[in-house]
Amino acid sequence: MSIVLAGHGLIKKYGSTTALAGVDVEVAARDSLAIMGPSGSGKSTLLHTLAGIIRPDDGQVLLRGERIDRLGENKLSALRRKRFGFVFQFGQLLPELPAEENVALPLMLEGVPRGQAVARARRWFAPLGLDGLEKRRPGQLSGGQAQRVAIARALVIEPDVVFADEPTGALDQHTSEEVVRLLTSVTREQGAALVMVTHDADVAAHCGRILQVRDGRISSHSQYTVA
Ligand SMILES: Nc1ncnc2c1ncn2[C@@H]1O[C@H](COP(=O)(O)OP(=O)(O)OP(=O)(O)O)[C@@H](O)[C@H]1O
Repeated sequence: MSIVLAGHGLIKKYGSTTALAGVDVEVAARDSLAIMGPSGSGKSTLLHTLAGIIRPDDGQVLLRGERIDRLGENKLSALRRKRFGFVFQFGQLLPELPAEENVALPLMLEGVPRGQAVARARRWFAPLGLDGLEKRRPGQLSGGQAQRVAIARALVIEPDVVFADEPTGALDQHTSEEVVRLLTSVTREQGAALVMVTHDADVAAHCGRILQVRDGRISSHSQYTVA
């Protein structure tokens, strides 16, 4: 099992609040990890620290064995654009762009010419059940369709890791189920690891493993067999 992403001894404090109190976590390629826990327990801080958005006060974050938490800001943001995909609670699609251009954006930011980027973006529509919606603007999509476009946008660069922060938080139960099923399966097929924060146990159950975080520490770590 090759570890893609690891956090060792992660500590993060905000004044007198300890958001992470020494967390160790490892994720392998094609592995999916759900981070659960009460409000304020440190879930988002952990996800953002692993994703190189927040720098830990102590500990290390390693991507394929290379330390990333001490990279300069330019290198770190380039690494995030090239190696990580992100899915947020509210898709955060650009409302004025058609779905296919929203998906193509991360490629264009990397300098891929627009025509090529859109052609590559379109390949993700069928696997995500979005055939025929390429030209729709986000306002013309349902919540579940918009999240599937956001998943395509996260995967288009063929990242090492997809980070998802409450990706189904704004969806009803049926749509959540559909979106998380696609998120976990398409991410695995692409060969990436998935790290997801969720409050929803049904959503977490689609992941290979579940971490419970409490007061900035891992309180339990379970292994699930994905159905
Ligand atoms: N930028 C910040 N400044 C000060 N305190 C912060 C900051 N970010 C987080 N915290 C604190 O750190 C702790 C962990 O916050 P975090 O957002 O990681 O929790 P969470 O488990 O994701 O919560 P929720 O489920 O409510 O989103 C909380 O006590 C929070 O108030």
